[in-house]
Amino acid sequence: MHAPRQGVAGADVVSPRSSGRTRLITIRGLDKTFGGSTIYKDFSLDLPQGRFISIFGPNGCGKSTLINMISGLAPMDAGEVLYDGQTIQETRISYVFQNYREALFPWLRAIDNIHYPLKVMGVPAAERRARVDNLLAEFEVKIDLNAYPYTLSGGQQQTVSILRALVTSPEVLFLDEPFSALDYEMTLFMREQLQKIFMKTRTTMLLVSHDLEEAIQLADKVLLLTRRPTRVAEIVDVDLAWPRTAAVTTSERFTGLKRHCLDVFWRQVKGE
Ligand SMILES: Nc1ncnc2c1ncn2[C@@H]1O[C@H](COP(=O)(O)OP(=O)(O)OP(=O)(O)O)[C@@H](O)[C@H]1O
Repeated sequence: MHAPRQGVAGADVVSPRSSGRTRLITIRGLDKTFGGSTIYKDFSLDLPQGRFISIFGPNGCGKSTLINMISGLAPMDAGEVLYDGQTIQETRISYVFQNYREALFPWLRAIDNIHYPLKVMGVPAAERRARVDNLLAEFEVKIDLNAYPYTLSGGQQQTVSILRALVTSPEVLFLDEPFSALDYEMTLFMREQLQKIFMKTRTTMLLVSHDLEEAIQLADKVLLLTRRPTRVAEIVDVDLAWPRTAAVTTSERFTGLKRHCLDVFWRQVKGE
């Protein structure tokens, strides 16, 4: 039996795909405690697949912990996460970390970093080359991929990390503040790149962001979390056209969405 549903607003806002079947990530009865402090208690939620979902909430509410648990990086104390009914082990996922400097292998050239996951999966060299070539052609990468990561700029390194994450054609891509260590110009550029990737692949994206504008700009839905013990405060539908250009992010609708999310956020921070 599943744990009682709580904060399952996502369940009624997802729209069925053309197959007639809604693809979902289902999180049920999730518990997590760190050293006596409860982060999640009986947390349940449905998230639609094939959508871009941003996660935003008060500091320390457990945004990273949530994606770490549902991606299988961190253990949960209790609960179940299924991807269209499949376990995480049966699902192809990838993860992009904030600290690209620590995430890329410094002894491997950029191109070998991108090949690496396929190598681990045992994909034969010729097929590996073909898959990487296709990926690079698709995204018109303009980086010297024969360079070692430390010779590349921060944005270039994070682009390599994202390409490495995409090379396995993941069904779900987790991104934990992927651009927060980049300068503003590079951040804007990377948001554009990520949108292009999403529009092309429609991979389910789960992004943790500290930046509300970014969270809204990139998302179909913004998952707003409460203070601890953490629940869903609200799931906000971002009904803006793709791509989210400067015209879109300066529109009245965008400002209205931002104001609404901020209201919910401040109510949580102030404990109202
Ligand atoms: N491995 C761990 N051991 C002990 N406590 C932890 C661990 N990981 C996270 N925590 C604590 O759990 C809480 C939630 O952490 P988490 O990083 O998930 O929050 P967050 O919402 O992503 O935080 P931030 O807004 O600061 O990025 C924090 O109080 C954090 O200190």
